[in-house]
Amino acid sequence: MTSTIISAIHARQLLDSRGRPTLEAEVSLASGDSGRASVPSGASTGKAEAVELRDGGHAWGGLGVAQAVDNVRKLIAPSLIGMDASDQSKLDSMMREMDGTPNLGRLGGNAILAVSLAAVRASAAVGRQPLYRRFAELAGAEPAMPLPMVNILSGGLHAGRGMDVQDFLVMPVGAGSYGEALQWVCRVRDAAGRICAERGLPTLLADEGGLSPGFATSFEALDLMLRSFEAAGLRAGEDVAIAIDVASSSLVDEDGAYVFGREGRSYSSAGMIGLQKEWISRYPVISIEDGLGEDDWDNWPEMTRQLGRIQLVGDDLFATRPDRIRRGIESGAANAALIKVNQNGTVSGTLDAIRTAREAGYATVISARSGETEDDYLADLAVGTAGGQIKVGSVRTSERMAKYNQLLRIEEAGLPWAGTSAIGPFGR
Ligand SMILES: O=C(O)[C@@H](CO)OP(=O)(O)O
Ligand SMILES: [Mg+2]
Repeated sequence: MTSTIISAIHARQLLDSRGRPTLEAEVSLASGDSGRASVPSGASTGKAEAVELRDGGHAWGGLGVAQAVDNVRKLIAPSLIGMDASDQSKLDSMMREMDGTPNLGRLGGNAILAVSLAAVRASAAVGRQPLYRRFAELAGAEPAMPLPMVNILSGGLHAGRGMDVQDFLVMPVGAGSYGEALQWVCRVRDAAGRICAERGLPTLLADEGGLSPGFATSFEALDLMLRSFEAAGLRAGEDVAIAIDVASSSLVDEDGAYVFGREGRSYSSAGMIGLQKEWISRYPVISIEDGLGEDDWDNWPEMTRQLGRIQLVGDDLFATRPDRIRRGIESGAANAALIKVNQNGTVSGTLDAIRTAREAGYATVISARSGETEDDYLADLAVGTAGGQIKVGSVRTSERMAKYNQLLRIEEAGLPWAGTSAIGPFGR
């Protein structure tokens, strides 16, 4: 029997960084090797994402994943046992077919993804390959170290709506290596914490380990970012620049207005574009994610025309779905795609989304979720797909550090550094 034949699949419920249930799967092979992976979970989720199957009821406040675990054990495992784990696209399409719904709502995107990822690990193990090499093989890419985009200040659904905008992030664009980039980011994060403490602002951690100073306006947050760069001894716009995730789908009311509750005002789509124009003209902002909502297809092309000299990333807009990315490319919406494996539901589908974006010249940002586990596959995925950029959250909590530290280990292999070329021609 071929050594890569699947001999067993196991699943269990364990907990993510918010203390909520999530799913882990283990795929064992005839060779005796196995692979294990657990899946993350979002808070500011898009409507077009793969379905995260939750149990409802009383246990775990309705958030249990016992049904998804059962689906792996009783439905997915019997069908996949005997199949070749090295044929990733066959495994993934088999699970999609078994599910039979467009958003994987029957078996659960969480159940399917856990198995899909565990199969990649198992195949890497049998080939004695580092995981990033296996991802590179699947993606047909040359591995490269990604440029991190790191959360410093949090708002929105990650910080009890303490600020209207969800993330203010640092991009160490002038760094010469991943190691240097990470060091600069840590200095900025330290400086931001010190400045908050000095000003009597809260220094407790938000969901992704960022600070949530609770500013009423985005400009106060941007000022704090600049102060932190300076206090860290780094040059704004040259060494480090600012990225923003507006997560604006979570601000939209029933009439399509963007409600900034802390600021006490609403913006039309044109108003949102105007606000972002002001950010870009006054601060070294080089990337804005979800500057408009996931349903605002009519206004994304206009925003892209006006602001497309910087990176405009579609997260909820694209939901890591090749069909939605294609719609964006055809209509001129955004110039980069956020890539989250659990929005898509399978590894093959995620690679397809990356390929679709790249072929059209869209940049990609490989991203974690606000609910994560200590699993570090995301680091290998970003390197293996030469994803260019990686967004994992802040440098404070171990579920995030697991990824940053895995990248430090991988860096020892001497791979090329994506640096600013990852941001694309529209860059700075
Ligand atoms: O909006 C995002 O990009 C992500 C990660 O920061 O958040 P969530 O996982 O809550 O969707
Ligand atoms: Mg986002």
